[in-house]
Amino acid sequence: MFEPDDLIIEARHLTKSYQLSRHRFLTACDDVSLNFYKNRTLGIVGESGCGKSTFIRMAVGLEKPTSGEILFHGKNITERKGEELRLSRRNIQMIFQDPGEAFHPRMKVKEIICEPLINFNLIKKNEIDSKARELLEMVELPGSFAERYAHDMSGGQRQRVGIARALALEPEVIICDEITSALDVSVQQTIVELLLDLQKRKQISIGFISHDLALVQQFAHQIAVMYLGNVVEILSGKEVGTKARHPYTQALLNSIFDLNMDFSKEIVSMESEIPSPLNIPDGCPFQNRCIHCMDICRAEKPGLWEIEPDHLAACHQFNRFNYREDK
Ligand SMILES: Nc1ncnc2c1ncn2[C@@H]1O[C@H](COP(=O)(O)OP(=O)(O)OP(=O)(O)O)[C@@H](O)[C@H]1O
Repeated sequence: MFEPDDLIIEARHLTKSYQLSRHRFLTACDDVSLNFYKNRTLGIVGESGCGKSTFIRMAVGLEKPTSGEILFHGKNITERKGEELRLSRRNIQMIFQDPGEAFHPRMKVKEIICEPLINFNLIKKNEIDSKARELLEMVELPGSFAERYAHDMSGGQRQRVGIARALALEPEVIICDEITSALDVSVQQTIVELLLDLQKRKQISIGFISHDLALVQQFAHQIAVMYLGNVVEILSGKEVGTKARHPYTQALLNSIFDLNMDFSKEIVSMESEIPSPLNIPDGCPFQNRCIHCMDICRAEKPGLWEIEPDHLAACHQFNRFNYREDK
């Protein structure tokens, strides 16, 4: 399902530590390796503060990693800057929670949508109207919305404008950072359907960051679950409901009620608070909330073990399986 030829971005062992004071460091992202493939969706889920945005900011070049590297079509672009960074950004576009906040209130929708093309000198003034209409129709909005202002539109319509703007440069990858969190459930579904349709037509790679595992598991080809800066499980979106093994993923699933879930499995819940990222314990980061915690969990941090093909989990319960050095 994930062909090496379709690999677009390879993020290898990305770590980001922020120095807060002379002796205090906060590790927002710890040795995270994830890939983005053509025509595939990678969902990144986890609670607020687990490092999802930090990882993405590094992967798209908005932030330098403390260590690790990023390959784009096999080329190391970790140290890109200046014109090289600008050009690589053309291929990776981001959409945020409320793009309306980022839109200039005095700009018409057509100017908002075509701004990236203007910035890259890819459009003439007299082409703006027709290009804006074409892009609006692509995201299933009437072409006449080109003359509107973003504040005259609903949240779902503004999000469609955000998608049209992100697609204007025909990027290979789009990153959606909590883009449905502020929308009603019914509108969320229509935005997801639009994205999936655009993916099918344009073969784009989608990175979908969300705290909502119930939503992401419906369409992501692969899901990475993050906890306190670490990826604790990677598996196919389709199989999350039946095959998730990490106690944290299981606890997240516990809050989802879905007819496809396997209810014969033990239900796990999280009793204690998430530790401060400034005070991550030695050993497994999930130990103080885990009902299966063993002595080894307090002493050694588990690696991401492959527990079956295309399914990895960072949990000592599974360390009898082969440990993959490269993950
Ligand atoms: N520039 C920064 N300086 C210091 N700490 C930071 C900085 N950016 C992020 N952090 C910290 O890094 C951790 C991870 O933050 P991040 O925003 O990546 O998490 P997240 O999973 O995206 O959360 P959310 O869903 O709330 O955005 C948090 O503890 C956050 O406070």
